[in-house]
Amino acid sequence: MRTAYGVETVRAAERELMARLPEGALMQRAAAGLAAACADLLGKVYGSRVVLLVGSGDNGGDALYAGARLARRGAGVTAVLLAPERVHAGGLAALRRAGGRTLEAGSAGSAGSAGSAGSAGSAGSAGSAGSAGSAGSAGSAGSAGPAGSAGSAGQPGQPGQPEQPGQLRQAAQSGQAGQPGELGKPGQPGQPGQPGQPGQLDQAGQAAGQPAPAAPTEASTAPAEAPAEPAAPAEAPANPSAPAKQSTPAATPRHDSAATAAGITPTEEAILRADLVIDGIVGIGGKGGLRPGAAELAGLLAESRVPVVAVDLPSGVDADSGEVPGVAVRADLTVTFGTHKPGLLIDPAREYAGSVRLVDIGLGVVLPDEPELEALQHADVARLLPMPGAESDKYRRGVVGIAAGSARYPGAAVLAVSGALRGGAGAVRYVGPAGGAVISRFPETLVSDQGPAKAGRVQAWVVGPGAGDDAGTVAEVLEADVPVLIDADGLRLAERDAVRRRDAPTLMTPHAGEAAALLGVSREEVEGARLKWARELASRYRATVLLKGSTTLVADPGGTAVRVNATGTPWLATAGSGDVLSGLTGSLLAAGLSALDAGSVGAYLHGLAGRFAADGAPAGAHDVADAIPGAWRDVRDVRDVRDLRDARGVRG
Ligand SMILES: NC(=O)C1=CN([C@@H]2O[C@H](COP(=O)(O)OP(=O)(O)OC[C@H]3O[C@@H](n4cnc5c(N)ncnc54)[C@H](O)[C@@H]3O)[C@@H](O)[C@H]2O)[C@@H](O)CC1
Ligand SMILES: Nc1ncnc2c1ncn2[C@@H]1O[C@H](COP(=O)(O)OP(=O)(O)O)[C@@H](O)[C@H]1O
Ligand SMILES: [K+]
Repeated sequence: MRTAYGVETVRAAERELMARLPEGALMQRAAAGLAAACADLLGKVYGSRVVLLVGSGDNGGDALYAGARLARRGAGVTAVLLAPERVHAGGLAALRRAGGRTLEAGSAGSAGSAGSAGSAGSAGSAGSAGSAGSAGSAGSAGSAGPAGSAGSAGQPGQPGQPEQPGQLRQAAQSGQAGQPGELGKPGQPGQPGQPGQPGQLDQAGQAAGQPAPAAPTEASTAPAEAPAEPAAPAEAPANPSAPAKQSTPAATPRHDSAATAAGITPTEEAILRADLVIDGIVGIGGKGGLRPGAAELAGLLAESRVPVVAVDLPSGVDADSGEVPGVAVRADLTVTFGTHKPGLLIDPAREYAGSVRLVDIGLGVVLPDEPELEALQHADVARLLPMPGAESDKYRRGVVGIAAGSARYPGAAVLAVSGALRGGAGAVRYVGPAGGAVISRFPETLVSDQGPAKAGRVQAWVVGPGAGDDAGTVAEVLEADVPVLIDADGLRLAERDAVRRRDAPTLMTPHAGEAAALLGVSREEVEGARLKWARELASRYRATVLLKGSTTLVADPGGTAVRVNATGTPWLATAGSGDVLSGLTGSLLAAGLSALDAGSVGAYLHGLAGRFAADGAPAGAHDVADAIPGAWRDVRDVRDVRDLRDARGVRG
């Protein structure tokens, strides 16, 4: 089981753990894991160019200590400080000791000033561009994209601001072309790490897109600082013509003249030339959307397409809910500490996180048993799958009733039955007007021409797919004293009080649009805050809710841990695939799983089946149903291996 804990829980656990450890130990563990992940991504640390975006909290501290480790291994590390006066002092000192440079990004509050993003230590003054030697061209400060975009927030219509996203990158490249000798690392001319060489970006991007490797062992065992390696000849000596107000003498970007000649600021140039950017702007301390200074850096990153590793969380996403309240950093890889945070597993934030790598900082021993969010994995699902035993017969395995379809939508009935036949129940009973279509496709179905109450005993009902306006059938099913799954039209037709007063479990399976209609909010609101609305719907209807979509969540009404499904694929966004899911999940209910387990196991198998069916090409809902047995076998294979290992006494 993969688990995620919210910010308050994480903070309490961290406090408890920190009290048992030497000061700073947790941050060193975090930084060691972060540096190791970055090194993996870079492939070759020595000679690489790394930029740290450093906010005012401990998230920035992690970035600085990790940067120090990378600098010791020979990377040229530049820290862009968003709030120099509040930067993590220990981290900054460590970076400087390791030979790292700093630039000031200007305070967040001064984002509107022309030079803030590229102030290069000149306190964000409008004159910074000029002070960096840009021939006094005020326009040049604004002509660089993100600096301009920061400026554009405060100074709309400022002349010289770029309209073309590619302009900034082009400018950096032209600067590079002008002074090729300066740009390559000493001793590494033409190294494929130079910006603008697609190979490098692709390579790093691919690495980030691969499944995250296991957490590095050094995450918990690394010494406070990595053993000093000979510091790289990170960058050329300070540019003598650079402004005196650099935060450190060594911090003077040696590309100033090239950069400013190209009309971009040192911060922009550093980012555009980086092999990797580490986002330490804000972590679990983030509140609301990114503030302007930070937002403009996020915009710059998006434009630069440089690989980004987020520290703990992509800055700007909500750790607890997965909401993205404004601009946020889009990362290729997120290195998170101690535990996943709910936002890393729920869209829209999940999409901003890229691959997620969990670094063990020893938090597990102090985290409570019950997480806020949990995701089943193969072994968990394998344990929950209903398997027939020697004494099983079709009735003992459970009979699922499908009350679905209409003259207008007979296909929904067929698809729901196709899912139900693959869900583990011993028999599928069908009631509704599409019996002919169902029986011709699935002759094993027990078709009844009576209503649900007279159709014969079932252990669970599915009601609603393609049901049209048949409110009577929905009401009849809700009277049954067995678990009921309500989907599609059934959700609209079900009386809320009739659902609330049921004693047997109820599982509702809306997509965002259906949930929005039930909640009286917009679809966008539901998609922007899935966790909140899934919980809210569960509470209002006193039912378990499976909210479908790019992230599928299953929430019980009691406020216990919500399940998030990790197997889905956008290929499932095809007409009728929800009908397959409801049949499959209803069958699991009939086989005896709780509503929470049936919903999360159903979503898991359905997602896996969707992947198998599509395999990179469009698939129809019936293909998804056909792929369900393959998904079962895939899940079971893991259990078979475990059983074998258990039988042999193999541990781990
Ligand atoms: N507490 C611990 O034991 C550990 C914490 N660690 C790191 O510490 C982080 C939390 O550190 P902090 O509590 O200092 O908080 P953060 O560093 O996440 O953020 C706090 C700072 O960000 C600013 N900020 C808040 N919202 C912002 C926004 N929307 N836009 C721009 N700036 C914003 C605040 O003014 C504050 O200065 C974790 O995410 C993790 O990276 C790790 O070092 C592991 C150990
Ligand atoms: N972008 C997406 N990524 C992953 N899964 C998706 C996405 N969009 C839809 N799905 C899944 O596809 C299925 C569609 O169900 P539903 O919306 O009820 O469609 P229908 O009513 O046509 O059957 C659900 O299981 C849902 O979770
Ligand atoms: K971050």
